[in-house]
Amino acid sequence: MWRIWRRVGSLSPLFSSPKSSILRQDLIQAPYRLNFLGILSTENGTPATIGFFSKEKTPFIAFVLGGPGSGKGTQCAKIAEAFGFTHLSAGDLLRKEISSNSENGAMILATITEGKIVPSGVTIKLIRREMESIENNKFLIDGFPRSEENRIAFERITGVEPNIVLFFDCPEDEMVKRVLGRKQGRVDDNIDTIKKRLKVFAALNLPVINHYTRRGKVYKINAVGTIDEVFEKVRQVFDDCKQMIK
Ligand SMILES: Nc1ncnc2c1ncn2[C@@H]1O[C@H](COP(=O)(O)OP(=O)(O)OP(=O)(O)O)[C@@H](O)[C@H]1O
Ligand SMILES: Nc1ccn([C@H]2C[C@H](O)[C@@H](COP(=O)(O)O)O2)c(=O)n1
Ligand SMILES: [Mg+2]
Repeated sequence: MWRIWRRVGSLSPLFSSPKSSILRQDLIQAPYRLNFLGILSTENGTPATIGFFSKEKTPFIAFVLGGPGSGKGTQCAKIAEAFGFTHLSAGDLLRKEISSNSENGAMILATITEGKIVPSGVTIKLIRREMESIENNKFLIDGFPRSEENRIAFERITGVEPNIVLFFDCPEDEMVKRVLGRKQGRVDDNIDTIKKRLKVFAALNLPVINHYTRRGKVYKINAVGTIDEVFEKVRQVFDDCKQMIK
C-alpha cells in the first residue's frame, strides 16, 4: 500500500496550546508543533517533515495551476478520463466543506467570498483524506498549491514534490469572460470577487509557478482555444510523461 503515513527524521518534543490547528490534531501523531505560518516545525523552529507515502508507493502527482477560469477543472476531467487519473479539486473540496456544515464551513465561505486563500492546514487535511480513501496512484491536484505557504506546507507534510505542474496560461479578459459565463451558482463568480482572485493569483500563485519552473517541472499550456484544442496540447504532455507515470 502506498498509503502509509510515516515519520521521517527525528524530531523534537511538542509544545503546544490546546486550541491547535486541524493539522496537529489530525495529521500529527508525534511531537511536532506548527509555526506561525501553519507549517510543521521542530522545537527549535526548523521545519519538520512527515512523509505521507512509503518510498515504493509514492503516487504520481500533477499539480494543475492557472488563474480563475483558465480551464483547470474542465481539462482535469478530460485528463482523468483519458489517462486514469483521480481529479482532486481543492476548491471543490472546500465548497463541499461549506455545504456539509463542517466546523470550518463559515470560515471557508468567508475566505472564498473574499477571494482569499484558506489556511493550508485545512486544505491539506481535505486533500489527504481523499488521497487516503481512493485506490489510485495517479492524482491531479487542481487549484493547489495556491501560495508559497500552501506549497511549503504540502512539501513539508508529505515529504514529496509534484512530478509535474501544468500551468494553464490564459489572458485576464478571457478568464473573466469564462468565469462570468460559468453559471454554476458559485459565490465567487461575480466581478468584484473575480478582480480580487486575479490579484491573489498574480501575487501568491505566480511565485509557486516560478518556483516549479526553476525546478524544471512546469508545462505551460496556452489555454486559449476550444476545450478540445487545449486538450490536444495537454494530451501531448501526458503522452510524453508516460514513462514517469506508473
Ligand atoms: N477552452 C475553453 N474555451 C471556452 N470556455 C472554456 C474553456 N475551458 C473552459 N471553459 C469554460 O470556462 C469556465 C471556467 O472553466 P473551469 O471551471 O474549468 O475553470 P477553472 O480554471 O477550474 O476555474 P476556477 O479556478 O475558477 O475553478 C467553464 O464554464 C468552462 O466550461
Ligand atoms: N488551495 C486552495 C484552493 C482554493 N481555495 C479557495 C480560494 C479560491 O478562490 C476558491 C475557489 O477555488 P477554485 O475552485 O477556483 O480552484 O477556493 C483556497 O483557499 N486554497
Ligand atoms: Mg475549477
